[in-house]
Amino acid sequence: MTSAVIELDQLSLGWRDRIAVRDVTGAFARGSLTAIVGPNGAGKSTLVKGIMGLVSPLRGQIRLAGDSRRQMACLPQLGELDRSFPISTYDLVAMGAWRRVGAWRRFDQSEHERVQAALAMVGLADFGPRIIGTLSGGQMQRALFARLLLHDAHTLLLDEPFAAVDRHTTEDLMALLRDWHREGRTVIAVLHDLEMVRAYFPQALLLAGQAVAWGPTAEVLTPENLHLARHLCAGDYL
Ligand SMILES: Nc1ncnc2c1ncn2[C@@H]1O[C@H](COP(=O)(O)OP(=O)(O)OP(=O)(O)O)[C@@H](O)[C@H]1O
Repeated sequence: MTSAVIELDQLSLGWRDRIAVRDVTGAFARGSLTAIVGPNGAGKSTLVKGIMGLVSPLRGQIRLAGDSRRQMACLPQLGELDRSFPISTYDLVAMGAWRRVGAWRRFDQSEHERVQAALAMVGLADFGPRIIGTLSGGQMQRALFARLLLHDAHTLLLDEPFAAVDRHTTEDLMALLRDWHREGRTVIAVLHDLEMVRAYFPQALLLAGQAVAWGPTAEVLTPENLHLARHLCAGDYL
C-alpha cells in the first residue's frame, strides 16, 4: 500500500468562526497527482492554506509524514501576490532556493546556473533582469513555476495555476506539472477546468464546503456528484 504524505482527519477549517470546509477525512498518497475541484467558495483555497499551515484547524487534524512541511512548496493564487514589489524576475526565481541554500550561504555559480536553467525551462531565459511588475499574467505564472523548480520540494500545492494564462502557457506548465508527478513528487492542484482534470489527474477531491467525493477521478466527477456540489454551494446564498 502506498504511504500517505498528508492525512486529513475530520478536518474543519474556517475564517473566524465561519466554517469554510467541514469534516474532511482522507489522504494524499505519496507520489499522487490530485486535482481539488468544486464551485466558487467551496473551500479549495482554504484547504490548501490549511495544509500549508497558514490556517489553523477549527476541528480535526492534518497529519504530515516526517517533516513534510519543510518539503512542501506552494504556488499561491496570482491575485494574492503583490506584484508592485520592485524585484527582478531572476531574484523572484532565486528565492525558491532559499530553503535549500539558506539565507546566509553564498549563492554560488551552481545556484546561479540552476536559476538560469529554471528560467530557460519555463521559456523566460531572457527575462531575468525584468522587474516582475512588467511581466504579463502568463509570464508571471511561468516565473512562479521556475521558482517552484528551484524549491525542489517533494510535495507541491498549486492554487489555480492556470487561471488567467493562455492555452500555450497552460500546456507548457501542465507538462512541467506532469514531469513533477513522473519524478515521484506529490502534486495537488486546485483547478476549474474539469476536462483538464479528467485528462491528466488520476485523483480528484470534489469540495463543496465539505468533501463530496475523493478518489479516482472518473468515480469523483460523476454528474450526480457535480450536481450535489453545485447544490451544496448554492445553499450558501439562499
Ligand atoms: N481571508 C479570508 N477571510 C475571511 N473569509 C475567507 C477568506 N478567504 C476565504 N474566505 C471564505 O471562505 C470560504 C471558502 O473560500 P475559498 O477561497 O477557500 O473557496 P474556493 O473554493 O477556493 O473559491 P474560488 O473557486 O472562488 O477561489 C468562502 O465563504 C470565503 O468567503
